[in-house]
Amino acid sequence: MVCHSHSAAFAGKIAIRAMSRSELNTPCAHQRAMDSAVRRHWQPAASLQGVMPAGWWPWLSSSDSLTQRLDHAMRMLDGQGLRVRLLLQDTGPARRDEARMLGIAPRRHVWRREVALCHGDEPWVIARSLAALDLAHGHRLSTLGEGSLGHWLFRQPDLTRSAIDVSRAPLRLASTQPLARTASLWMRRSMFSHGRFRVLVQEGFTPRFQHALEL
Ligand SMILES: C=C(O[C@@H]1C=C(C(=O)O)C=C[C@H]1O)C(=O)O
Repeated sequence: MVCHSHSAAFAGKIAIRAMSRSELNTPCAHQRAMDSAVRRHWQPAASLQGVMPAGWWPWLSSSDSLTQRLDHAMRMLDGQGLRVRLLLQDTGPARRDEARMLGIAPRRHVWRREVALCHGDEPWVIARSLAALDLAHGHRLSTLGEGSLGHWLFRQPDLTRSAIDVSRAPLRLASTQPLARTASLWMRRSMFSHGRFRVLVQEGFTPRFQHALEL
């Protein structure tokens, strides 16, 4: 494994626990400590520039449409575009951190949508999006099916997007479909607003994605 030291860029941004002498002597101990510090917490993407591997940076920090970026990268590989696989679309409980982001009580039921963004059969990104029920129904999002939520969102002229947070924790999906068990290496979250409608979009980038783009 190649080990780069990012200690200068990292300093002051994330608290690293004190490392013992034996840990410091193992190869890449510093890198591992940084990785685990990033893993435990959501971090603003902007604070991780120069810390995360360079190839990942545009994918995790860009605020334009991920659907479009992925579709473009897939077509460059073999001419085959992105396919949205719908894994779940229902109403169900939001998790505690999700409810906080949406400004609703914990465990309140919300509109939930989970998808895999695939190249052929290979999931590059898995995603879980949530919106408060009263507002979601007004927008008839249940008719989206295997159309892209991003495609719909980025057509809204008043669309705004919050800052993007990044974490190394894997994105957990509620769907019981086999594709929903796909592991993810990095995830990010951000809130889109269009009028009073707000949707929390969380995206997990998979080992397939890393392999295909040689990141
Ligand atoms: C938010 C976007 O939409 C993408 C499309 C999704 C869907 O169809 O459910 C989910 C997550 C996103 O990656 C985007 O393109 O940026």
